[in-house]
Amino acid sequence: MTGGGESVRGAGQGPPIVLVLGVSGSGKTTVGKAVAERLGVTFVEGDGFHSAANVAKMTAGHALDDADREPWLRALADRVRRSAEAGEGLVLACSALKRAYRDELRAAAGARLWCLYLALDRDTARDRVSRRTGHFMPARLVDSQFATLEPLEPDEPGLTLDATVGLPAALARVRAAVADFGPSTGR
Ligand SMILES: Nc1ncnc2c1ncn2[C@@H]1O[C@H](COP(=O)(O)OP(=O)(O)O)[C@@H](O)[C@H]1O
Ligand SMILES: O=C(O)[C@H](O)[C@@H](O)[C@H](O)[C@H](O)COP(=O)(O)O
Repeated sequence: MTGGGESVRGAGQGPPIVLVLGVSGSGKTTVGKAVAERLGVTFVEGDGFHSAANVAKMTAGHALDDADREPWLRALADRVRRSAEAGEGLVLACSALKRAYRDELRAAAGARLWCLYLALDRDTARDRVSRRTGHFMPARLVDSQFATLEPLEPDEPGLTLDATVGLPAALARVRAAVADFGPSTGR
């Protein structure tokens, strides 16, 4: 797959700050948790940083706009900055659909942000979201996610991964990218 093409090592010194991004249903939570475990770093679920108003809006079937996302991204940037300043690793699952959103998180992480973009087709995303239980996101918002999506660009350090490959293959691809990491992450 295409992507930033740099290994995690290329993202800078210290444990990685990994942003797992993509549309709803792409597997950010599923893959992100496994990657965090593999790296031995904290997993943070971006959905947990949405305001009650944002969650209510999405639950009611209305897509968020830039203004809705602004305080959410600021809170996530603060969280990322805290880990970067402490020299800690982190895996953040966050849709980060637009380049500008990723730029904000990247600025907070310094050189250490590495993006794992889970690329998924619309039908599979819709199917996964409609089958998922215990989550506020309705499947009818999947189209708006694709309308907003700006895929990972070549100058963004990271990897674009086919989100349908399954967890073992996904982890193998990430493992290849993080293979050169130091002892604290090299399990
Ligand atoms: N590689 C995969 N193959 C099949 N189903 C998957 C895969 N990754 C995730 N899923 C399922 O798709 C749904 C959405 O996954 P989730 O991790 O919640 O995505 P996101 O956090 O991006 O919305 C969940 O029900 C999950 O079990
Ligand atoms: O910016 C947004 O529009 C939301 O953050 C959205 O992208 C996100 O996908 C939902 O919060 C659902 O959460 P999941 O992506 O975990 O399904």
